[in-house]
Amino acid sequence: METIDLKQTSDRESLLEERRKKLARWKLKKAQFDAQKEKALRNNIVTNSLEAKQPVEKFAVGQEQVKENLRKRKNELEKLDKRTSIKPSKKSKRSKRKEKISFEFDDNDEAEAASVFRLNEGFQKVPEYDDEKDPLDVFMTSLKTQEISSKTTSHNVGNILDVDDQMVELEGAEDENIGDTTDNFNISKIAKLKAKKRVKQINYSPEELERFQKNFYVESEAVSSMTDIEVEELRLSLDNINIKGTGCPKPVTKWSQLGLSTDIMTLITGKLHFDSLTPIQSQALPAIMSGRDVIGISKTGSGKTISYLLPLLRQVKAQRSLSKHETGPLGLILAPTRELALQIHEEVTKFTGTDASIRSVCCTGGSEMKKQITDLKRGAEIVVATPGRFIDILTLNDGKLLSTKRITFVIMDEADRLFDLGFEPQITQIMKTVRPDKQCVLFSATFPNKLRSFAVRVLRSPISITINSKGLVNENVKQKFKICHSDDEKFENLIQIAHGGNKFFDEGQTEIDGETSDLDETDAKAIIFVSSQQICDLISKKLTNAGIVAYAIHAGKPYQERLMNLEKFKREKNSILLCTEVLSRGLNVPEVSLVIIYNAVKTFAQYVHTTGRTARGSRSGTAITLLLNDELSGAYILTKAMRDDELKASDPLQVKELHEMSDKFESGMKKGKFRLSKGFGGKGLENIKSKREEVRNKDLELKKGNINNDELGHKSDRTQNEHVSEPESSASIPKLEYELFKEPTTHGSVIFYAKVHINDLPQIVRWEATKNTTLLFIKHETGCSITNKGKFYPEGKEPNNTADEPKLYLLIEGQDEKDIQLSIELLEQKVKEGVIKAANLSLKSTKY
Ligand SMILES: Nc1ncnc2c1ncn2[C@@H]1O[C@H](COP(=O)(O)OP(=O)(O)OP(=O)(O)O)[C@@H](O)[C@H]1O
Repeated sequence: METIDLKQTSDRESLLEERRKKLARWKLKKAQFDAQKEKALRNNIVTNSLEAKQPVEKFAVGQEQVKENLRKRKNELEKLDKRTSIKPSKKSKRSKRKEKISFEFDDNDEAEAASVFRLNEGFQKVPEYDDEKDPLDVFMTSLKTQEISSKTTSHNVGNILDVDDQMVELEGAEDENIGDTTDNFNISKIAKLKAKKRVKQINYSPEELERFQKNFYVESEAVSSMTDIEVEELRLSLDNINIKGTGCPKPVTKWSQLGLSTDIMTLITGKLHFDSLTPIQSQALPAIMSGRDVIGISKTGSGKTISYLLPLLRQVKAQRSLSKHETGPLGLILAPTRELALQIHEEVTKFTGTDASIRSVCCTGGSEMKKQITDLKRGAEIVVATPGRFIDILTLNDGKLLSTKRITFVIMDEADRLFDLGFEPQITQIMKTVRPDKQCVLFSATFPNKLRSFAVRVLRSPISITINSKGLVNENVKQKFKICHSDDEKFENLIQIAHGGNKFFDEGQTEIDGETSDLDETDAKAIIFVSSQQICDLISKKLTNAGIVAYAIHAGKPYQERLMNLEKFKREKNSILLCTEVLSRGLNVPEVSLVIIYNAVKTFAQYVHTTGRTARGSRSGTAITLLLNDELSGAYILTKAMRDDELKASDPLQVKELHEMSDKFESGMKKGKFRLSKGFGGKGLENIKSKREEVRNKDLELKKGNINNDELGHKSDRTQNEHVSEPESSASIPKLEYELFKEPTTHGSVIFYAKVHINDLPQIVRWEATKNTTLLFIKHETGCSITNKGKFYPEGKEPNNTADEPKLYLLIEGQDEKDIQLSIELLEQKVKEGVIKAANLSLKSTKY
């Protein structure tokens, strides 16, 4: 006889009771979830309705969709309810189908789908039942987890839904097509295709590829005539444009230099009143217009859209028109959010205007697909899309609606966001189906590693253009300025700073402009930069008279004196060095915590170089510019280089005046009245590069030795070799051969001159030696005149007789033998710098 185990019965009862409670709890949760879902769904469906429909109609459609979806879900829930009360031994057909759908999303849309899924969680995702676990528990846990995750990631969900709410659009699309018997789309087929979400691969054989033109850029004469140094300087002035990759065209400064159509020109300058190009436009437009793949890194709102839009329109216009059987597109712009996609689409239509040959369609999630399909069927030269929706459309009707076959231009706007939001798989898929020789452009505000590796895979020998407006000066240098209205006022300020400096140096601090800044407690040195030898001598005297000791060095002083002064400056604590900018190049005295720029710099390169004498390694420092109110270019450079917080911390009246001066210079530049000095380039520009390196890798800085003879403009073979880095050593730089002459003049004085033989030097050395910038620099530094003489004879050729022009040489003339010697020294130095720079450039060009 079977005995009843009372304990077992009561256990079962309590278990059942527990289950009943759980079921009640779950039902409550489900009801809440259902209500939330219904609300979300209503919002989405209402927003997703066709813009073209009247509001009442929209609402009616939305309501119908809500009801239909709710009916479906109710059925599903009833089934689920049943399943929760009996332990299912195997999955039902329905659950299988739903699981398939969820898998499909995971397969194709990864992060995006994962987040989108949350909207429908509880309905779509049927948990796996484990024999050991209570299915209700499993489901509750999954619901809880989903709820938690949807709470914790609500921000993301919001973003993603905003981005490309695929779940809604999937349902919407299916519903939209119900009853559309005339349409080819059959719901089950669409669902199947969407389930697979595989874009049809196209095999492009090189022979079959239709040729298309990418390069539309013809450099204008004004742009061609810019020297490398001018280009470098221009890039610095255009918010510090940094280029990587080879063969980047020079930046342009005028719309007229781009060969745009009259219509576009009228729109840009006449209607939109875009008087000048933004920095990214200046550099990206010629680069993209010449057919190159480009990575453009620039902050938001910097005018990136036009940078790719104008070249895109140009390319599309030159293409064979879409045939009757082709829907396009020719150009594809991918954007992460529907708002951005719409904005871009508006911009496209602004530029295409009434031109019927370029039609643009915007395809994003969250808007009715039917309208997009109808528009696409008519043919679209340009499609602006979010990646998810674009894949949806590509997979429709067996890929017959839209094909990637004729796409020759792909743009990814806000690429960092596209990747942040998990669109990489979709983009990769899209890119795989586009012809391999397409032009591809990627714009972004940042360039994370993920994007970098994608770019490496997809782009073909790209040019990267980075606009780094405030990264010109080492971030550890605090920049200040003082506008003075006379030379006397300026000198007074210098005295104040120097006195204050000396006083505060003793206390480990210095006071500038009434503000106290930290300085090295043990030693805090200062450098005063002046623009010429004469000013250096004059200020030196005036400082001595004012009781301030400043060790002066400039190229005109005898070598021994320079060396001695520099040694004293290094040895003595809280000392001051007074020097010309040129002589301080390469100067590495870590204790320098204050730089005073007494004569406003003329170039960005000079500014970066002079400010770079402080804040060595990981130290910080201050750079103060004393600016006369007519030194407009100096003001322009300062406004570009100073960071916002530095300007904010300055006297508002002074800032106002600085901006006025800068604006005056800028408008003068536009009118051709002013231009930034060509600068002396060479080392200064190399220094910018090393500065950038310095920020990236300060360790390198530590490896550098302290000042040596080379810094004094005196070169011995030993010191030169010590400075030779890898690329430098690969550049062979022969010594310059020269003859020195001394001749009496008719006035009884003596003239010195030298002939420097350059004809037989390697071409690069000859170029460097005869460059205008080199000659101007030497003239400026030494007061000697220097001119190109003779003519070039190729190897093996010589002048036949004395009547023939002599071989190419440089004639240096001066009042003093010392000046001539110095000129030759500086010439050698410039040649060396130029050759090293060229070697570095060619080395870099093979690196990208
Ligand atoms: N050269 C120009 N001069 C004046 N305004 C311009 C110029 N180029 C573009 N703009 C305007 O500046 C604004 C920002 O441009 P745009 O949207 O192209 O920037 P963006 O870098 O793409 O920004 P985001 O990344 O936020 O989309 C727009 O209103 C645009 O019309």
